[in-house]
Amino acid sequence: MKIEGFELRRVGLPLVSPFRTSFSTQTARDILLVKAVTDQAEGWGECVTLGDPLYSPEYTDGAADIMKRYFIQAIADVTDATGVGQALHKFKGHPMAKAALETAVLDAELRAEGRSFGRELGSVRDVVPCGVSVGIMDSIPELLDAVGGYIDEGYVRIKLKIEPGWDIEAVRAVRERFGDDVQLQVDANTAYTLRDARHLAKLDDFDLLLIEQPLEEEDIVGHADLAKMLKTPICLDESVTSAQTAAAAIRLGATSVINIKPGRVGGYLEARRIHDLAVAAGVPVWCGGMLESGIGRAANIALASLPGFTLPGDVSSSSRFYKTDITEPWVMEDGHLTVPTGPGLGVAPIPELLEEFTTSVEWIAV
Ligand SMILES: CC(=O)N[C@@H](Cc1ccc2ccccc2c1)C(=O)O
Ligand SMILES: [Mg+2]
Repeated sequence: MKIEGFELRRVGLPLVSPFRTSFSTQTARDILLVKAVTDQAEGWGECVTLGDPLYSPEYTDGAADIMKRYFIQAIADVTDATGVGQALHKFKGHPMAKAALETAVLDAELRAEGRSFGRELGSVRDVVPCGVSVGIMDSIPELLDAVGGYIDEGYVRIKLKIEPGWDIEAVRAVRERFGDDVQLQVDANTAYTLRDARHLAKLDDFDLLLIEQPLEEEDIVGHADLAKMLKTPICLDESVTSAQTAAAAIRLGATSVINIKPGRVGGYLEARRIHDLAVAAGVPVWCGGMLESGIGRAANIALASLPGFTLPGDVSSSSRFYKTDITEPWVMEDGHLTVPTGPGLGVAPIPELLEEFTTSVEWIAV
């Protein structure tokens, strides 16, 4: 397979409702889509950076810049996805930009060979259970309405965003309203410090599946200390940027569950390596979400069907975040989404919708 060039496309999708976390409130998603054009097929990748470096150090304009300035020329002569990882390894950081390029090349490679993402990654399931991430709200009644709606839709796991001032009361209200059987977890997006340990220990009363990333990304040792003070399992997200940091966090007792996000770790091949080492260590994993369009969502659903993904992921219907998706919408059925089986990602953008939401297109020939 010979790469002819990459199309970098910005797509603006409004969110159906504001999504508030401890680090920002988002009302729209500015997506960088990458299309790899090769002599045998075209492939798609979605860069999951936010517009601003608030979740992680990367941001969308920076990702587009480093692709144009360094990465695309560095992978001009690669012939498959593993070649992308090797060619980009010398560049420090920027996992989300690297992941988007690797995914686009992998999609082209698999479409050319007629193999699906699921088959390539090691899928063992035809459907995956859907969890949903619920933002911080202006009031408890508003939160309970939102959670009730998602439970009625059939989501099998509820995740509540928390921050200091919006944590114990919110969780207690959901438990009191919806009972003890709802699978419930929280995500702090690094909003606490070890000084909050006694406060966070109050969450142990609510039988949560996990508490996600309570402390700052760099504080692996702090998470290991905190794990000794809480009953609730700690799950890392922002801290796990590679298989190496995943192995270190497990070894140090900093995490007993891992949220795997392919963009955050540099791609789906690294995501599979983390899955494999977590399974070997007896650590359950689940697939995180970055409000992907139907393109990134397709790849995440395939990843979530690997055997070690034993907890429901942030793998929701397209309608959780978007009124209109740029692919056929992903629609949950009986709390599950069907793993795509077509070549590559198994989906492609719908041209008319892609045009409607495109804000810029650039062609970079190699
Ligand atoms: C589904 C979920 O909670 N995702 C991330 C946080 C997050 C929050 C807000 C976002 C806004 C735009 C793009 C990505 C975003 C990711 C998380 O697990 O920590
Ligand atoms: Mg998270």
